[in-house]
Amino acid sequence: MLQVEKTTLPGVLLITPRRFGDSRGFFSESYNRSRMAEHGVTIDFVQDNHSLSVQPGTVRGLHFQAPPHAQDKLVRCGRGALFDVAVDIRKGSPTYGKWVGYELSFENGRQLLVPKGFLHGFVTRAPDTEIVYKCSDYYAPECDGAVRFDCPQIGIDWGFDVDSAALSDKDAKAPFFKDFDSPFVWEG
Ligand SMILES: Cc1cn([C@H]2C[C@H](O)[C@@H](COP(=O)(O)OP(=O)(O)O[C@H]3O[C@H](C)C(=O)[C@H](O)[C@H]3O)O2)c(=O)[nH]c1=O
Repeated sequence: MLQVEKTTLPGVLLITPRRFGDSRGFFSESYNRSRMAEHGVTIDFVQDNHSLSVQPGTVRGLHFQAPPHAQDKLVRCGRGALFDVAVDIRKGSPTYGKWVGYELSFENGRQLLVPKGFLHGFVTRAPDTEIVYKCSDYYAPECDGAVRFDCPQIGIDWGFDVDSAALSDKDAKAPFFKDFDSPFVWEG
């Protein structure tokens, strides 16, 4: 019912729920707490987010919420396609500053679990792309933080011309990683 794959960043998981196809289309349990618990994921999500990005090449991120309102996120693509990225920003982590990225799309039905202590961001790869994601804490703008998506210090291969990115003012003004003091500490 659920395929769960580890990534090179411990804690970041690639999750693919089973789809039951028939002549009408398909059915899938996009989230099942008990099934996730069978794979060791026992996060209580409290808020669902949904955004639409009309232009391909729209970038949202790299974002985080700082403690005490840090968020785990379970991300999926409801329509279109996107390249979803997580970056480890836990000071002292063996994978500090390292990133992973995966294409999430309506077609592949894949989801990415992005734990607390990681930046999250994506670039859309199709028009009218919708992202839907569960968060383990509520929105806390006073804890909101961001890092430039195209930091050379992180070196994410976004797979497109980053100079053409559609960005919010907030994301355009975000600090580079070298100027960033992470509020997260690796707990081993
Ligand atoms: C995140 C959030 C935003 N808002 C309001 C605040 C703004 O007036 C408006 C747009 O917010 P923002 O420009 O921060 O939205 P995104 O650029 O899509 O940010 C999100 O995208 C990246 C990829 C993430 O992982 C985060 O969830 C989040 O930072 O929605 C809310 O009311 N509640 C919320 O939880």
